[in-house]
Amino acid sequence: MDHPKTDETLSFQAEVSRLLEIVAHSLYSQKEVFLRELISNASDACDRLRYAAITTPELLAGDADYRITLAVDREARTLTVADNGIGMGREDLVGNLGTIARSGTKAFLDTLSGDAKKDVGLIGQFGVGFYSAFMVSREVEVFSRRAGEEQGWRWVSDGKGSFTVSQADDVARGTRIVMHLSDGEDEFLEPLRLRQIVKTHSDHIAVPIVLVEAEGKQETLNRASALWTRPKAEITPEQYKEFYHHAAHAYDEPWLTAHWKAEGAIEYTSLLFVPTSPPFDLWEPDRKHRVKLYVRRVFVTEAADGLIPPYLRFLRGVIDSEDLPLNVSREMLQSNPTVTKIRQGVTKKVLAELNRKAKDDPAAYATFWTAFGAVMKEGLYEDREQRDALLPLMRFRTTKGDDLVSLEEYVGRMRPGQDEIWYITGDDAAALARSPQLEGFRARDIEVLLLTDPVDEFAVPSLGEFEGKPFKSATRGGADLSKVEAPAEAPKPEAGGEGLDSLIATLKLALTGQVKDVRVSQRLTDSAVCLVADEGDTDLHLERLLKQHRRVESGAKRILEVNPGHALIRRLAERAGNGGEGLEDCALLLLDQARIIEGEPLPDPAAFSRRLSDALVRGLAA
Ligand SMILES: Nc1ncnc2c1ncn2[C@@H]1O[C@H](COP(=O)(O)OP(=O)(O)OP(=O)(O)O)[C@@H](O)[C@H]1O
Repeated sequence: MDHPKTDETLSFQAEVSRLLEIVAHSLYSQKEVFLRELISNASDACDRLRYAAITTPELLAGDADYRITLAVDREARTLTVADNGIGMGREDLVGNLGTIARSGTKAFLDTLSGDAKKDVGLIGQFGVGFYSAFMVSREVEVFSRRAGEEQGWRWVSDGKGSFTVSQADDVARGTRIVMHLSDGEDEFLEPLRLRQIVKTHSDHIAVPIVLVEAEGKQETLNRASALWTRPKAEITPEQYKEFYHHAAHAYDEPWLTAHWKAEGAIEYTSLLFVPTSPPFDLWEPDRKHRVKLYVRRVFVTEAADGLIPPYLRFLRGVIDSEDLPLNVSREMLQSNPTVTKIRQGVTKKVLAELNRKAKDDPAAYATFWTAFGAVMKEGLYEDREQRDALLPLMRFRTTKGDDLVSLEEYVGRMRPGQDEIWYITGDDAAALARSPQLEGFRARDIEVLLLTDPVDEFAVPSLGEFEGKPFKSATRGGADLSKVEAPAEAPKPEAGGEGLDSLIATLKLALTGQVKDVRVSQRLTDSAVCLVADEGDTDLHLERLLKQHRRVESGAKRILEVNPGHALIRRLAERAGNGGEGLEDCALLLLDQARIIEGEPLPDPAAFSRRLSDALVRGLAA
């Protein structure tokens, strides 16, 4: 019997109300997924109790026979999904079924366009967990009692802004969800239909899903064994996919499925997936993975520290260990030697699988790389042990076309005389490809890697070399391109005209304190000037990044390179040779011009503008 005095009606969190409005008006063609979601939650609840009971067996109160039951009442037009898992107390009900905890659901709300038709389509891609019950129900009642507690609770809502929680008697341990179906949803009262939905979406669930029919007849609808323990040959791609959806709370296709059993000194089974699209939490600062750890079929924890290296945090799925003690505390996992061995084994295997896929299907690998390459690169400096396995997996945009290029390909087509792997870093590949610093490389047909992920700044220099070829930044001084054979049609580098030495000396003097040096450039063919970093100094783009994050206040002084073949430099050299009157302003203009091309702010834009106007006036008067 209910206790009316404890009734409390509470409002849904604003986001939940918004979500429910979309869910209720959804004409989503696959409404049946609500059952998958409720069964998935029920299975998680059984998993959680199984783990809690290892240290606190009293929680079971003698009932360790986990199951999920489905029951229909045709007269009342209700469908009930019940489990004897961990259950929820009053606070859990209010917290879990009144707010949105899932990052996936939050992301769903952020993606909404406001166009009802499109938004409803998105539900299928995201899944909305418990709230999907309102796709088919005019009212949902949840009866729940937490394992180890006496008091049961009833939560009820029509999904329109508020819900009511009250005490309830005679509630069995676990959770019972009673859906009062909306008009037109009678198909979900049909055993045949329920059987088919469970087979399609929930066959992989390890707990028995039992359909209780009116006459008390009971029928288990699923195989009820953990999917990863079954032989691979017996598992269909559909079952793998459904399992991925359940384990990852993701709704895209798995891009890669890797299922294997490791035997020997350490025994474990892994069923791991690489998603097709990046998970929402991929760039969260905690860099946590979401792989679930089981010990001999008992779920222990998600995201165990040390189980998966952070640069593979996009992996989803389960690892089931035969060796860890069942009562291993979650806190102790990180330093556990078995966990370390599993991590090493899993990393090796996953990298090998990726390598195989990269070879077998380069186009598919390119989509993977676009989604997760930036994460994988973190491994280059975090996991030195795997460096040799990681390097062949790297892909880069380059100045030669739109295809992603491996280091092997790059080295294979290096120009005669070229010893270095050249790269340039920045925010945007197209803008980088137009950088003046690359003009000389283009003229000599030297390929340059265009690195646009922030991680590149740290990852690539840490590589040192690949196949004996050192990595070198194209925006640093000392780029000696003269030893690289130029194609026949390439313009010959201009010998400095008369007065070039005087010009360099004049520029150095005029720019004292503003640049580290002024040099004749080998890399410019079209532009008059550019800035480069000195050999040991921070690269230009990295310094800008560090400044943005206030990690450095003022940077190292740059080197100004001048193009001796450019008409402007030739004229200035002539003038320098003839005494060099009035070259000071020109020197400052050249430096500001180089800063502008580089995307660097001008220290004194007003002075720049004045000098430019003066130069134009003089030019027009001439
Ligand atoms: N049958 C159940 N038994 C116990 N707790 C449940 C049950 N169903 C839902 N819950 C609780 O309600 C929360 C919200 O459920 P919902 O389906 O909205 O999200 P979810 O699928 O659990 O997402 P996530 O697991 O990512 O937190 C769950 O995390 C769980 O704590």
